[in-house]
Amino acid sequence: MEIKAGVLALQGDVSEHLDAFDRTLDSIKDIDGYEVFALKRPEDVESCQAIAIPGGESTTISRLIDRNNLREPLKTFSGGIFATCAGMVLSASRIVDDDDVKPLSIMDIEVKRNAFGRQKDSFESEIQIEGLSEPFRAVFIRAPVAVSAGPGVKVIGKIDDGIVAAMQGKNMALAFHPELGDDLRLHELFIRNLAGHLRV
Ligand SMILES: NC(=O)CC[C@H](N)C(=O)O
Repeated sequence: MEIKAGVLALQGDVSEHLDAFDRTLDSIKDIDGYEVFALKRPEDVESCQAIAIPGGESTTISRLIDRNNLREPLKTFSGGIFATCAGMVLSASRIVDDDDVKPLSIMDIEVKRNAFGRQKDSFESEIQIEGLSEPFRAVFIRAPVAVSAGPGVKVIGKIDDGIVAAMQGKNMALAFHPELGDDLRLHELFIRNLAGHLRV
């Protein structure tokens, strides 16, 4: 199987995502070939199997999605979306504390944008993730949480009552930044889950 992965390259930590996908796909031996590229054009969306929506500023990314005519292609994308932090905000079906960001309704989750408040702007936490045998050291930067999830969503990680990691079909949404650092187990989980869907 060949995987083409695009990183939505409008704003945010695009290069870190390109690098993390590159390293992940390189390390999975049962993938025959792969390509990772910076995605900006609507016509490139359906050429991918996977698309990362990076962390950054969700208000800005939301605006740039419209300016680049990417809203419809992303909403109807048939592959898997890997959404982190601002990407998780954009992947939601509803944002509870902000009207400026127009979410894409890729995941059946309701998201609170800046859920941890000013005094906890950035922090790291060891999180137990369903599907990983050891805890994941997660970096949170002005992070969102999902406050509710529909029945089709598998919640795989929480902090207190807040959902910080979830999967739905081929998609994965994470409130933190797995692309920073060397631990690529969540990227691998995303790709293996996607490959499972693509094989059937
Ligand atoms: N690190 C991030 O991606 C922060 C996301 C930011 N709180 C937003 O909603 O845009």
